[in-house]
Amino acid sequence: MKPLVAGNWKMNGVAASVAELDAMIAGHDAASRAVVDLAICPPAVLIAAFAPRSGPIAIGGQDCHAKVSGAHTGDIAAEQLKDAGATMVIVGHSERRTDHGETDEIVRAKAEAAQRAGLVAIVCVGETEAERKSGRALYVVGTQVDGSMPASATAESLVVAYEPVWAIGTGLVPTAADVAEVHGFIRAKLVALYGPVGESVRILYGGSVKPSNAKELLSVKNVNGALVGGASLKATDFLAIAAAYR
Ligand SMILES: O=C[C@H](O)COP(=O)(O)O
Repeated sequence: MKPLVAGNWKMNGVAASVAELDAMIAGHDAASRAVVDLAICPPAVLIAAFAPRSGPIAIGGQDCHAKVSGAHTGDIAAEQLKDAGATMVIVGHSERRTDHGETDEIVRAKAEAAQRAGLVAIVCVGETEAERKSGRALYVVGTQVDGSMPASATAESLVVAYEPVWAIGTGLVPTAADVAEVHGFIRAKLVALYGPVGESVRILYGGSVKPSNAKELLSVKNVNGALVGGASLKATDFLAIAAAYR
């Protein structure tokens, strides 16, 4: 399967940040496109401006509502993201789960809404530092996978991102052995949920991925790409991470 390196810009970027997208497009040349898929998930207000020029780089949203339309002030439907030019959307990021009280049930509804709209759902799971330290990482991730995944999936409609909360924006990363353990665990869960399709769903690692650690993290078994936060804001860093696949 072709890996995916997706950048989550979070609440960063303005219209002028299109210069970084342009540099990413220029750097994602034929040799790069042959070995890795790239995506950028900018703030929703930039999607319509970014999508028409993004060429080989997919554009995604960072969240969507579970409903198609209605009285939900400030929310954005998956169909609206699609209409603006997005082809994927992140759901269940730990910052959404924490800041907006999103439960597994809500995340699952959002993932299914994304699929119905024709978007790839990137569903995030991951344990907190306290949960890891108390030996409950696999239990927590397993519970999130069981509760957050959509009812059905294909290799094209679902991506899972394992993001240990304690590794996000901290510079801390799990050991390769710990990443392998969790990704292998998620893989087994996906196969149990979806049958053979579960083997072909991409599982991304996210949390302090940088050019300096990308090669080691991305070469771990069952790591099929990365969800990159801070290091996706600069084209040089983002392309250097993608270059781990060259
Ligand atoms: O969605 C991306 C992740 O939260 C990772 O963020 P980070 O690369 O800044 O640690």
